[in-house]
Amino acid sequence: QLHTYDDLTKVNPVTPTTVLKCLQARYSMKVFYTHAGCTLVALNPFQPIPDLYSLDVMKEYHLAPQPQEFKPHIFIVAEEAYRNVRGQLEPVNQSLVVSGESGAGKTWTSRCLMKYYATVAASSSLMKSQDTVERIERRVLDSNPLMEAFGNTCTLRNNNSSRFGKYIQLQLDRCQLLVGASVQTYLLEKTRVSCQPANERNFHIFYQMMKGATDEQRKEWKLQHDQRFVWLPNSEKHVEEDSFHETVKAMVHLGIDAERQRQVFRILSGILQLGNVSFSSSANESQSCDLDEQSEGFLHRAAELLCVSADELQTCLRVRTLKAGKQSVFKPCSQAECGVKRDCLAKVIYAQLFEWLVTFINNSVCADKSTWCNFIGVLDVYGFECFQNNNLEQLCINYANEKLQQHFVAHYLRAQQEEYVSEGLEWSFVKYQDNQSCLDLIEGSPVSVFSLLNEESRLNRASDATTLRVRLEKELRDSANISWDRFSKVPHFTVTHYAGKVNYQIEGMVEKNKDPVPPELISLLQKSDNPLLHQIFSDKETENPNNKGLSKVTVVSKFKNSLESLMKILLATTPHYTRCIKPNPDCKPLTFEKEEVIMQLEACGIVETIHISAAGFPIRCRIFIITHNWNNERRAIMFFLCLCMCYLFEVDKLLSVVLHHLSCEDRRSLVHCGRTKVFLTQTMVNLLEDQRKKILSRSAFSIQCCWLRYQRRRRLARYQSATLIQAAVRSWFVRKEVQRWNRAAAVIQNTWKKWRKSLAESELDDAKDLVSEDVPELNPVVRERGSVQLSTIQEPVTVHGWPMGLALASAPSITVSLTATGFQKVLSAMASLNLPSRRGEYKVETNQYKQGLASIRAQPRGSVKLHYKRSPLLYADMQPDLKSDVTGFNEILLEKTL
Ligand SMILES: Nc1ncnc2c1ncn2[C@@H]1O[C@H](COP(=O)(O)OP(=O)(O)OP(=O)(O)O)[C@@H](O)[C@H]1O
Repeated sequence: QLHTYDDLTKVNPVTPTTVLKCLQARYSMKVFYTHAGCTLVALNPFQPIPDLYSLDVMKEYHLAPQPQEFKPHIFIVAEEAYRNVRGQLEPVNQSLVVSGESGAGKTWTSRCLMKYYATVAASSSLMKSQDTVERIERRVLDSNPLMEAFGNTCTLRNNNSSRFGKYIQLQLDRCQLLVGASVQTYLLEKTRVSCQPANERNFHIFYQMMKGATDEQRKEWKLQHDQRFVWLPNSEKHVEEDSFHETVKAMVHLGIDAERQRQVFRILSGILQLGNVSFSSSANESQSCDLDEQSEGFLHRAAELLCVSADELQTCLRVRTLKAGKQSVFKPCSQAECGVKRDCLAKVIYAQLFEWLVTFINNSVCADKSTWCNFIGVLDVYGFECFQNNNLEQLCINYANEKLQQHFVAHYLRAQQEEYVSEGLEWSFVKYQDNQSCLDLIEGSPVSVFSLLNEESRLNRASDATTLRVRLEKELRDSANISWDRFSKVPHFTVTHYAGKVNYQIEGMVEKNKDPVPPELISLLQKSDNPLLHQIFSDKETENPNNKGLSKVTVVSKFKNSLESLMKILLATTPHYTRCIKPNPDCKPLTFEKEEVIMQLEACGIVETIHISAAGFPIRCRIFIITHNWNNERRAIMFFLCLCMCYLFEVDKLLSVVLHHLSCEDRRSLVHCGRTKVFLTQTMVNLLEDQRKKILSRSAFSIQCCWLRYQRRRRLARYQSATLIQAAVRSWFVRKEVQRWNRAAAVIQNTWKKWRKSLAESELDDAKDLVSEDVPELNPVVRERGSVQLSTIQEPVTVHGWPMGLALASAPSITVSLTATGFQKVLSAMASLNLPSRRGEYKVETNQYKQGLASIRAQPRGSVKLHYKRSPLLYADMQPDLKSDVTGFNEILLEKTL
């Protein structure tokens, strides 16, 4: 049965093994998504799954009154975020954090999310000109293939591996329609341009050009058919992403004109030619190295394509310019130095070209600030990395993951625990692995790995691995997160990350951190006649070689700064987490390798996440208060809870289960009463869920039974109890799918009919509006039409909120056009419930009707304020959010938070 658990918090006990088993069982049943408390786990099927992401499925999730009740899917996350924006709940802006190791499916997931919003948040053709609308959505989507062509590559782990991190903000206007986007990228792995790991490739774009260009283009870019390029290894390998046509199409859509494209491809071709330039060793140090025999042609072609002087290019690569006071001194480079300068030139050109491309995309898709008001951000970052050899890149990547993990834990726990405190719950705080000490080690002040690395980088001498290692050992010895293998000959340090230990080699780290670009290279590029090259280097400082050209800010400082801005954004948004898991290392379809998965589960701390989720209260029913003295009415509340449960799980037997729990001191911890909410622990929910399953088959539902028992216990007015039942229904409704409504409605009606007999005539009048008999008729209408015009519903149906709630809940979109009398009835029904003597004193002002927004104020001598302000789609939460501050009553409110 393990595969039926669509939330890992239901697995008992929660251990890596049980979680693994559950995921495996689901994977074998081709179920790829599973909730893990507040996180979604996505297993990569490594093969297209028909109809998993189709337009129909998107619509289904988008239109569902309760998408959470559907099978776990990435669209649930997408929809939840979207509804949060619609509901304008603070923080309104959303962030979808997608993480996982290379090949786990982050880019795929991000693409799915973007497609989802481009579909569901597309402006309707009626509202705006079709043309503009289509263009913006398409442009946003087209930014993907373009960025992937330049920033993705084929690695051993993934044929389409992103070598940069990105945060895409999808901008939504007042009506939650997609009007633009902006992209922020992080740490492109530019070393790949000049140095590709064994059996891996360069960035896709180079292969696309080689394979997809026309003869004419090849001629212009000086790419001969039979030409082999050193920087294009494994070009015989075919990958799906080698589609030049797609890239050019995306360029056109994004507004890169033919001339600009020409400039871009000439630059890229120039880089390739540069890669074939090599140097011979010089006879003595005072002489510069010569070009290898075959290199002349390549150098000339490179110069021609980059539109710089071939002589100057050669000099720049072979001679170093040093500044001695005001004088410039020229020093010949060694063979190795020449190679380093060539690589450096290629890297800086490519990195700047990528930056230009991102800026261009932003200019093309970013909406004017005045047109958008909220955003949904999609963060696709590199997952935790641990290779045989780990360098500065891995340190940065793992540091980013530490930051995200900290944010995840802090956000999730803080949000939960703060709520428990404010509700006055006795709550023993959940302990979690705090990775602050690791972050202090990496980025802390005054002394940390980064600070020492920066200090070393600023010294004007060649980097020395041993010196750095000694400094690290001496100055960071007190940190528990760093260690050294004293027997290792290679200078390194080991960091204990939350996801495991990683050895970082120190050799080359300082140099990578400096990332120096000799100023003469920048000057050369500034003189280029290629307008694009000239433009992207025109604002770079080079005048003073002591400025060190582009390298003033070290790599780690730059990365730390950009990460800090990202964290600020994340902190100011409502986050949603998706953990992508790669089920096998070879990207084989539908193959689940336990060892591979368990490592990832541990690395992303999923078991801990489940523990946190399970220890908290997954269900909080905010209930409305019906008495003046809430504290003394706890038992009433408890009973209300029982009623909720009855409705929730459709069986009266549950009532006794719940009561049993409540009466038993040691089990009381399963249900907690807060100030305004009732909290159920996961255990409680599981238990009820079990019970429900067990007795569902013989569910002789009998609300009367509850009613009678209740009457015996409490002598509350009947209509108050009826309200309780309604609230219970609402609560149930929050939890359960609309389809089951009919059944509950029927039960209520039967109950009502029976009660009616026993009610006095006057009471009947008062209570009549409380239970609508029209509901079953209404329901098919709602379901059939998909939306409902409230004004078309007969008055009694709109009375007192809950049938109206039904309509809203069932309808994916709705036009709220209540008549004043409709609200008058709502109000008077409420008044009749709680303040019978004041009935009729209420005046209703219906001053504002908009789609999804109605604000109605009732002011009986200034004492009542009733807001109905809720976007219908947010009604997924089933919150009619009827607030009242009626004198003498704390609050009348029904809300469900999951
Ligand atoms: N939901 C899915 N359905 C079908 N195939 C998928 C799915 N998710 C991922 N894949 C396949 O797995 C491959 C790797 O996914 P993706 O490129 O998204 O990984 P990634 O986590 O972004 O990796 P990297 O960090 O290297 O960029 C995709 O090219 C695709 O073929």
